[in-house]
Amino acid sequence: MVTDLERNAALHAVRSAATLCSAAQGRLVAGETLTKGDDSPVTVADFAAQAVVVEALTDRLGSIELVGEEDPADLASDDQASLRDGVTALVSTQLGHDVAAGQVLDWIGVGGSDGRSDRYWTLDPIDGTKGFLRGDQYAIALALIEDGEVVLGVLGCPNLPNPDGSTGAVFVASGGEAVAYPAGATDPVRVGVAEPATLAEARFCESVESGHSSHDDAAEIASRLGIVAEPYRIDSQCKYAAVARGDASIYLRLPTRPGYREKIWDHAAGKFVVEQAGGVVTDVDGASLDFRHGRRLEENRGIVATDGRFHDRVIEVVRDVLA
Ligand SMILES: Nc1ncnc2c1ncn2[C@@H]1O[C@H](COP(=O)(O)O)[C@@H](OP(=O)(O)O)[C@H]1O
Ligand SMILES: [Mg+2]
Ligand SMILES: [Mg+2]
Ligand SMILES: [Mg+2]
Repeated sequence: MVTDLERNAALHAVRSAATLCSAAQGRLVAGETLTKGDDSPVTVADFAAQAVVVEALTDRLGSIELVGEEDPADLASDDQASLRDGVTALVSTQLGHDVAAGQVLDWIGVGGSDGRSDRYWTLDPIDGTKGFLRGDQYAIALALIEDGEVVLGVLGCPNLPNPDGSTGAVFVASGGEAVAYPAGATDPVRVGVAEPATLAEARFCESVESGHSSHDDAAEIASRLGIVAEPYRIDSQCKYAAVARGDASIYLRLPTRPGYREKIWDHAAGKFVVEQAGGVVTDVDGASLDFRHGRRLEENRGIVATDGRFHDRVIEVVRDVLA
C-alpha cells in the first residue's frame, strides 16, 4: 500500500533532484568527478541529488529506510574537500538556503540500508552517470519496495525527448497505472506499451555502453527474432520509460561477464513503470526480479523488458543465444 503522501513526496523529491541535475549537467569542471572502487564514475551531482531526495522524503514522511547508490564515505577523506564543497553548494542552491556539509553527508548516509527489511525505498540519484557526463540521457530513479515487491516507482528523465517536441518527463507507477508528467505539464498523461503486430516491426533498446550490456549478443538475438530496426541506444532507466510509452517494444540488458549482479536501484523504479504500463519484465532466464536479497539482484541475471506480447518468444531466443 502506498499513501498519497508517499507518492507526492516521491514525486516532489525526484523533481527536485532533476532540477539540480539539469542545472549541474554541462557545468561540471575538473575535480567534480571521482572514480569509485568499482571503476565507475560518480559526480558532485550524484551525491547532491541523493541528499536532496533524502531531504525531501524525510521532511514529508519522517524517518525512512533507504537503499541509495551513493555512500558518504566516498567523500570523507581530506583530499575530497573540494568535492564535498561542490556537493554542499549544489544542495544549498537547490534548497534555497545554506546547508552545512555535515548535514549533507548525513542525508546521503541515510541511503546505507542493507535492503533486507519488509519495506524500504531504493534510489539511484543519477542512473546513467556516463550518459550524464557525455551530455546525454540519465534518470533519477526512486522506488518503494514492500515485501519484496515494488509498489511505487518514480522515474525522472530530464533529457528525454517527448512526442510533442518538449524535453523531459517524470514517470510515476503505482496503484495499477503508469503516468507521465511531461515537462511543463501539470496534468499527467496515461502511459501504455506499444503493441506492434509483428516482431519484425518491433524496436529494441539497449545501453550505449557495451560494457553494461552485450551489443553483440543483442544483435544476434534481434536478427533471430527478425527485428530489422536499428537498436535504440539510450543510457539509463530511460530505456524502461521508452518501453513503457511505446518508443520501443523490447529492452535487452545482456550480461557482459559472469558474476555481475544487477543493483536494485538500477531497476526497481523502471521495471515497475513498464509493468504498470502493461509490459512484462524478467531476467534473461524469464524469472521475476527478486528484491528480497539486499542491495543486489543476487538471484537474477540481466534483464528483458517487453510490451508483454512477445515476451515468451524473446526469452526463448535470449536463452538460446546466451547458452
Ligand atoms: N558490467 C555491468 N553490467 C551491467 N550494468 C553495469 C555494469 N557496470 C555498471 N553497471 C551499471 O550500469 C548502470 C548504467 O546503465 P546504462 O548502461 O543502462 O545506462 C550504472 O548505473 P549508474 O550510472 O547509476 O552508476 C551501473 O550501476
Ligand atoms: Mg554509479
Ligand atoms: Mg544506476
Ligand atoms: Mg547512479
